[in-house]
Amino acid sequence: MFDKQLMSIPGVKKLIAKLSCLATIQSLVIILEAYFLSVAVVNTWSLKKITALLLPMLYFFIAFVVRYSITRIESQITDRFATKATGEIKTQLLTKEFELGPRMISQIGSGHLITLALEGTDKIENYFNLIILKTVNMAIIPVILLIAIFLINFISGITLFLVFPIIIIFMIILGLAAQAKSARQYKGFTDMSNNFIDTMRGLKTLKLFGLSDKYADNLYRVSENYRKSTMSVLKVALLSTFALDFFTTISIAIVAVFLGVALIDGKILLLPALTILVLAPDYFLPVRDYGDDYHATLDGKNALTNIFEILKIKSPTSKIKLSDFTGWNNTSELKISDLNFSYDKTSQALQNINFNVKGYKKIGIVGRSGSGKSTFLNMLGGWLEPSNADQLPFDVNGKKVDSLSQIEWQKHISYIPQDPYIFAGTIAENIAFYQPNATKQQIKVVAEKAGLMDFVNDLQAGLDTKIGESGRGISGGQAQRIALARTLLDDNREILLLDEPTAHLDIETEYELKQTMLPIFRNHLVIFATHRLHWMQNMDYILVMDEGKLVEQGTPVELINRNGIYKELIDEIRGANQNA
Ligand SMILES: Nc1ncnc2c1ncn2[C@@H]1O[C@H](COP(=O)(O)OP(=O)(O)OP(=O)(O)O)[C@@H](O)[C@H]1O
Repeated sequence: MFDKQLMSIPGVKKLIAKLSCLATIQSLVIILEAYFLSVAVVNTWSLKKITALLLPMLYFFIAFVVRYSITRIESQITDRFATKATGEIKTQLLTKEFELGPRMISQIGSGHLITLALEGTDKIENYFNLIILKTVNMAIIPVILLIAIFLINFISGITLFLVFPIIIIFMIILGLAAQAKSARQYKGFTDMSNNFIDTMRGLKTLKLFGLSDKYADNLYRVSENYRKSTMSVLKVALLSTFALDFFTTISIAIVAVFLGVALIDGKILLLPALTILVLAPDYFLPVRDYGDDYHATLDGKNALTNIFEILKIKSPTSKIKLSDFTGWNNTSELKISDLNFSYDKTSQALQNINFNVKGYKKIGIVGRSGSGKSTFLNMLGGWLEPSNADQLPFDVNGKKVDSLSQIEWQKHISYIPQDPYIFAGTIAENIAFYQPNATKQQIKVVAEKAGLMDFVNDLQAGLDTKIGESGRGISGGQAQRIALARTLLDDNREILLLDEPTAHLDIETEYELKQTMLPIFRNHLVIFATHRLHWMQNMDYILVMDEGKLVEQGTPVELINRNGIYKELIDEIRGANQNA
């Protein structure tokens, strides 16, 4: 029943050792508490002097305080562990997402990933908080109490001992049923978040084609599935709580009957009988506690399993490390020689790419749809490995490497896609997504640079305005500005990769955004893939791609004068504009 994946979390063994010591002390304190309470009751029953009552009551009170202090210490230690471990898992997940890159993220589902990183980690924290402590208590406290009960009265010990496995078997059966239902519920949740995000993203298009009603039905169906699976998990949870309560109450009643009969027959004295009766509910308490919270933690367990599955996906790697690379500056140089890449055996997405760049240059990538622009950007971001890695196609500052899939390179990269992801939260939280420890002042400075403050100043709650799902809607241009602010928050990201960041924007918004972006480009190496060719006037150098090949490269003027494919692309766009 104990989740084995928990054991792989750093620090968990130490936590279990600490909690086991505390649970042992707690068990002894529970025994003392029951004993002194019974002594006080027996003394009262025997009409002894009030002084004979005071001392046992004082000891009982001390035991009571120690017991609840231990409970407090236990939850503090567990809480600290849960916060730390969840923070580490979240960092690992974000690092993994960056290593895997945009291509894998869209395969896994960005909605699913964001839900995991935000809500999933909250659920995991709750899971860590409850399950480890409760499992340790369940494994230790009943055993020690049972030994004490056996020593006091053998028959009571046997009765309680026999009931325990029955409860555990019931818990396992109901737990397995709940787990299967909870896995279905979690899948429903994932489907719902991915569906919701995809529908929201495509809402404009769906409206244009009159398909929004059909998709509304689709969303309704997915949400209904989620509701139904949640209800069936709740049913099992209620059934299991009922079963636990029923069995434990019956067992305590049986023990009480045995003790009563033994008392009448004079086979046991009142003090031991009462001590056992007081101990019996505490004997069952850890297992009831575990059972009560088990269902509440199942979604945390599912989220953890999901995150571990993602963490297990192999990231692209490099054999030769750029250990001396400390960031891109005005003298840095990247040389690419005969770079090849294919997604599958049938076609080559990149073929013999040769290209050099030095310093803070602005490089435009143009080409028809499917020509390989995004693939090339993914390669530069280190999210793909070259097919000919053994030929060391990259040379960074004079060091030849097999691939750019390495942290030393990637931590200097910012990537802005067509649709930056905006999640439900404040504007400030959205900006600080990759830098959760950023101060309000830092966020404000980057928001200013990204041109967000005009919009933010008009909002009553300013940067604390909620956006995304169930918050205020924002425009495509504002979403891009938030993405820009995100990249600016980390000074070390001097390489900007942009994949058609303005593709969805109207011309006016694109123009305004351009005025903000161009100054930001100054101290960066910028690689900008786009179909909007007016950006090329602001680029230092242009790469023209066609069917995976780099067919032309040069300055904008050189390419215009060459009368080649670049000129053809410009003429096509002019023609299209005139015909429109
Ligand atoms: N994940 C993938 N698996 C298989 N083939 C892929 C994958 N992604 C892209 N391709 C193929 O690789 C080629 C280059 O695609 P890429 O997305 O790089 O082009 P692009 O120039 O960015 O296109 P667009 O301008 O439409 O975004 C295309 O033939 C495409 O079908």
